[in-house]
Amino acid sequence: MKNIAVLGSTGSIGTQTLQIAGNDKNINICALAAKSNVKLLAEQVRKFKPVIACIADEEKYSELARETRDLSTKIVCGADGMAETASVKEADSVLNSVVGIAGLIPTICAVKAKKRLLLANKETLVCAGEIVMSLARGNGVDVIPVDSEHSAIFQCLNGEKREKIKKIWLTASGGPFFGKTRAELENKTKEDALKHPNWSMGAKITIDSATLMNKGLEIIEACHLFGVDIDKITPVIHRQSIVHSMVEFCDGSYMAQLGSPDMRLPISYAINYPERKPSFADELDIFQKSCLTFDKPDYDTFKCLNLAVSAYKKGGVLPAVLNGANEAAVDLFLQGKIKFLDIADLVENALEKFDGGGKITLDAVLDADKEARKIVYERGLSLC
Ligand SMILES: NC(=O)C1=CN([C@@H]2O[C@H](COP(=O)(O)OP(=O)(O)OC[C@H]3O[C@@H](n4cnc5c(N)ncnc54)[C@H](OP(=O)(O)O)[C@@H]3O)[C@@H](O)[C@H]2O)C=CC1
Ligand SMILES: CC(=O)[C@@H](O)[C@H](O)COP(=O)(O)O
Ligand SMILES: [Mn+2]
Repeated sequence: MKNIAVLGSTGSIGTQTLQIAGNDKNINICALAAKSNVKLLAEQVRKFKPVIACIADEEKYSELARETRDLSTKIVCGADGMAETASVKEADSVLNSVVGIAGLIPTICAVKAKKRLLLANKETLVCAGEIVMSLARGNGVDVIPVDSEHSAIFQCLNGEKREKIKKIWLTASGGPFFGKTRAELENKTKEDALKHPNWSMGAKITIDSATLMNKGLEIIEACHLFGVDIDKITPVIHRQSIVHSMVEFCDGSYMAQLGSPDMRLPISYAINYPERKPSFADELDIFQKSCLTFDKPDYDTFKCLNLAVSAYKKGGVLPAVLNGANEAAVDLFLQGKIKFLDIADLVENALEKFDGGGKITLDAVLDADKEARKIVYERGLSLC
């Protein structure tokens, strides 16, 4: 039996995880957590009967408690509740699919409690990759990626030696605005940006795909997960999202993992690793995919890519600043308060206010995140 805690259970990854769990008698969902979607969380509690469920928004606690009062699930809330849920003794694994830096402390709690970490929340590694990975090593915890590209790389590296990697080719769909000029992006709306060509995902990551910040975050995520130098990671636009990433080795071999663009595949792989089981993902019909294309990204138009690489190279709290500024800018864009191109400009402006280098502590990361958001909200609101 696999005993899994799902954090972010009401989101895109969380609901797909529960779909897999609902079809597998050998998976026991022992904990659930969400931010404020009481209706769906209550339904999930009723169906999966976890020992604990957390609603992060404290104001929603009594509503969730009322909705589930006939059940034996312990209902908790707030930051302490998230910590308790992430470290619940019944869980062997924690699947973290919270969006944003809100996933960081729950990740740390899960690792300290020695849970196997099934990680979708890439922002955890972007902001505090060194802290989290060294804590995982110290606690003997495996970190299994859920992000599709990183799951692909993880599968390609199975049994291989890190020092034999020549290059990691990180595939990117290019998002809804592939091939567009800056002038054409000027008036793109949130509705335009939310139309991802291949994947159905939460709003924040979908906007990140449109700006290519998602690929910037994923480059940093890959550095931490695989201990590879950033100069060995090259993003490549692959419009079909069938090749989920490739590893090129020193002998000239390329290993790639292919599949339909369906997150149930990497989620199932992470849950069942090192086994493989049917994932209920859409089947890939290779005869329907006669053409797989690979293009260079347009770094001038989509400047978030270089902002992310430069923040990582300068180090210290800069990746946390990049992430916090981006979360705030995406929030403003989704509220209709700034334009699409303002997202990258606001992130760039916030990064200019901080120095890189220095020792990374959790407090420094959290402070930098807070400060970066403040800068972006102040400047962003002055634009509207
Ligand atoms: N969706 C995808 O296909 C992929 C996603 N990822 C990564 O996975 C993560 C989740 O993405 P996705 O599922 O799309 O996001 P969604 O927005 O669909 O879901 C986010 C989940 O996190 C919960 N949440 C948000 N804020 C908090 C908080 N402060 N405390 C506790 N829970 C919180 C939400 O609860 P509520 O519903 O109550 O707001 C919801 O359950 C992101 O880091 C993303 O980058 C990676 C690869 C693919
Ligand atoms: C499904 C997944 O892993 C996402 O991170 C996806 O890759 C986003 O698409 P882009 O390649 O457009 O960023
Ligand atoms: Mn991805």
